Amino acid sequence: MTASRVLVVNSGSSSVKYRLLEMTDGSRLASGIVERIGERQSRLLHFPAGAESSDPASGGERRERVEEFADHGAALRAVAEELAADGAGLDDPRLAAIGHRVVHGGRTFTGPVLVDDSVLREIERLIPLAPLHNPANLTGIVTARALNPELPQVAVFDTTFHTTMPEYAARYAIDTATADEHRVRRYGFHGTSHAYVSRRTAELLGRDPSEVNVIVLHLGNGASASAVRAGRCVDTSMGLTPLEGLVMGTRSGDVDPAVVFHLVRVAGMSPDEVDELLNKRSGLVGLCGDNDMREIRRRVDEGDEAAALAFDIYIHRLKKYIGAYYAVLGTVDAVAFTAGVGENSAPVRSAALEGLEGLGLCVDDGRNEAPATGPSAKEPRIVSPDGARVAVAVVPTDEELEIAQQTYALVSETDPAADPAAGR
Ligand SMILES: Nc1ncnc2c1ncn2[C@@H]1O[C@H](COP(=O)(O)OP(=O)(O)O)[C@@H](O)[C@H]1O
Ligand SMILES: CC(=O)OP(=O)(O)O
Ligand SMILES: [Mg+2]
Repeated sequence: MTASRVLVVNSGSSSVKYRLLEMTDGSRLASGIVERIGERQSRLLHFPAGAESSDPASGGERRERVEEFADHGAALRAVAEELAADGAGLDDPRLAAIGHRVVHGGRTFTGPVLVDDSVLREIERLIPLAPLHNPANLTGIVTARALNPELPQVAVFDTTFHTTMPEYAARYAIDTATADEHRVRRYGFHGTSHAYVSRRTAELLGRDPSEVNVIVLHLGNGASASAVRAGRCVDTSMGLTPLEGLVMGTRSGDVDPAVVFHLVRVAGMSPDEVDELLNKRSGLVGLCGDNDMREIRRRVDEGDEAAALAFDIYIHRLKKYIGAYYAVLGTVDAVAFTAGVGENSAPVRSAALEGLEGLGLCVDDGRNEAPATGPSAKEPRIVSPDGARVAVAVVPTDEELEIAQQTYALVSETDPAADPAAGR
């Protein structure tokens, strides 16, 4: 039997998202999420084939478990049990591999890799650069390996797509010896999303990725922008860690680094407290108490001043990055909005491009505001007017599909039993 299925595991700091895919047609066989890992009441939500994971109302067949999952290992073992209950456990011969999202791959990993002991050691060595993410990613891989030692495990890194950045974009202007000794440079994240969305945008324009320049705006809870020239990343807004750049749900994005010294020296905060402030109590939530863009827009519409200022700061930062990457690229074929906010918030898209007509950038209000519902909501679409100099696009991201495709391509190369044509 040909093994043509891939399980994708995306371990976040306190959650695990997963999806089982059939690579011959890219279909979803199961998916789910384990949330609040490490808390008393963790929750596992499992959606077998047919139950639509993105729509809670259609959860007829979904299964829920509320119990304590002490760590990512316990969570993944519970996921394996749910999959086994569907007749598709980790020992299923139809399973070709597990693809794991790993947030930080440093400069070591310029593509997906088959996990062995040396890969695990390297992911561990990179923990100081991604203390919230890499430990969870590592536990996920180690647990999956223990559950089925024969099954290939593939690591797909958030940083890979950005390894093509030129040195002048990747380096900070600080003492070279210090930077080199401590690996201080800009790595960039959300790479699988930027890769997927820039490619899909080229397809939407009916052109080859090598022919187009795209600014990708990944606006989820974490948010980042990237400048993609001819299919290769030339700049991105996240840096050493996922803190730099845009205003995010709970992260500040760019601040003067002296803010940190000030808070340590004058406010008496410890480095860990400042870290927590900038990563978890800043961004939209720090400015107005909410990090969900739907709630913020509702408050803006009711005349709430704190929400209006938070929205304006978010948009101002976004606009600055659009301008910067326009200048970096010189010629721009498309601006692509993606992730939770980018795909769903028409006010964010129109405000971010307001006043940029001189750069050939604007939205068509009717197209921008047309609600995307049903299966077509996941289809990329153009929201700029016909004949616009730069296309503005809404391109739903699919990090899980991208990870699955990279995983399957890699194991197909190494395992002649798998069909290399499938899933592409
Ligand atoms: N209909 C919507 N309108 C505006 N914003 C939305 C909508 N749906 C989701 N969002 C925003 O998307 C965010 C989540 O984005 P997502 O890409 O799923 O984030 P992540 O993967 O980083 O958790 C929410 O916090 C919310 O701000
Ligand atoms: C790297 C990163 O910021 O990821 P997320 O948006 O999933 O938090
Ligand atoms: Mg995300």
